[in-house]
Amino acid sequence: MLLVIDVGNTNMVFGLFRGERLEGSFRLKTDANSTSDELGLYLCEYFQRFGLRLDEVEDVVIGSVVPQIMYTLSSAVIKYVGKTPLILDDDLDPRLPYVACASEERLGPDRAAADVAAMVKYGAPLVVLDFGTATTLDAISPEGVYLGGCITAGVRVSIDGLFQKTALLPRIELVKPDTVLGTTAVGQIQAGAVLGYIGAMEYLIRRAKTEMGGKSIKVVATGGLARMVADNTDLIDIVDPQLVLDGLRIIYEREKKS
Ligand SMILES: Nc1ncnc2c1ncn2[C@@H]1O[C@H](COP(=O)(O)OP(=O)(O)OP(=O)(O)O)[C@@H](O)[C@H]1O
Ligand SMILES: CC(C)(CO)[C@@H](O)C(=O)NCCC(=O)O
Ligand SMILES: [K+]
Repeated sequence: MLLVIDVGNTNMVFGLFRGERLEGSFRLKTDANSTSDELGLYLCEYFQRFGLRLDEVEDVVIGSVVPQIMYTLSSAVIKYVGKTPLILDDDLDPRLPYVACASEERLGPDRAAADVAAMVKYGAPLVVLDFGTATTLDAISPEGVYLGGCITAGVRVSIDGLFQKTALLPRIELVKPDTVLGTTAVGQIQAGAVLGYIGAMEYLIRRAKTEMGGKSIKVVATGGLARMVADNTDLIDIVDPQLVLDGLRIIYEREKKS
């Protein structure tokens, strides 16, 4: 079995693969104050509960966008799984070629993993969206080259920002209202945040496709709000909740074969 861990800014997702099959997954808060024993014990409990054995784990792959938790998480994996984790970008190369550009900066490993998985599972050219703490959009050429993309705040982040910076506005649930014209503060924020977000996504997808120039570009979305956005627009073709986990697995398998 392969254990992959997608460390996001809000949550860590642990995924267990037997071959290509995702046998199970669970989420823990990304909390830099956790101890390695806390993380390790959650891991043990999960395995026990689902009748899985930690000694069946052959390797552990981590893709992280939160450097502050890596020492603790790696220590937990070493102590409780008995394996030294392979870290995406340090030990494993996502092998995602870039369009020629001046910057040496590279994509966050979560995005690289999602992009690689989307190419393998659905074929380029692609637009890949990830609706996590941040929302990201990536464009992949027909040849599988990363062309560029954009980053914006996730809906939760922007709503929480609004709540924190205003005296009278309430913190709201993310529910999609039927109309833009709300009659309560809650309804109006939902209209602005949720419908506005869907509109923004449609604009970004359309423009990305135009800038890419080609035809038959598939649009794949992952992350917490992918379903909700996809249900309210025709511009998203595929929703795949396990894109990042699959990407971590695929990158690991490629490296192992070579
Ligand atoms: N059914 C839902 N209704 C409302 N909000 C949701 C729902 N499901 C997920 N979300 C929100 O969507 C956002 C993205 O979720 P997702 O699980 O992809 O990312 P995350 O784990 O929070 O972020 P990261 O991967 O950056 O840590 C979160 O802020 C979450 O609160
Ligand atoms: C953009 C986020 C926060 C999305 O999770 C993450 O991928 C990240 O921190 N990336 C670093 C820079 C980049 O992806 O371009
Ligand atoms: K994520």
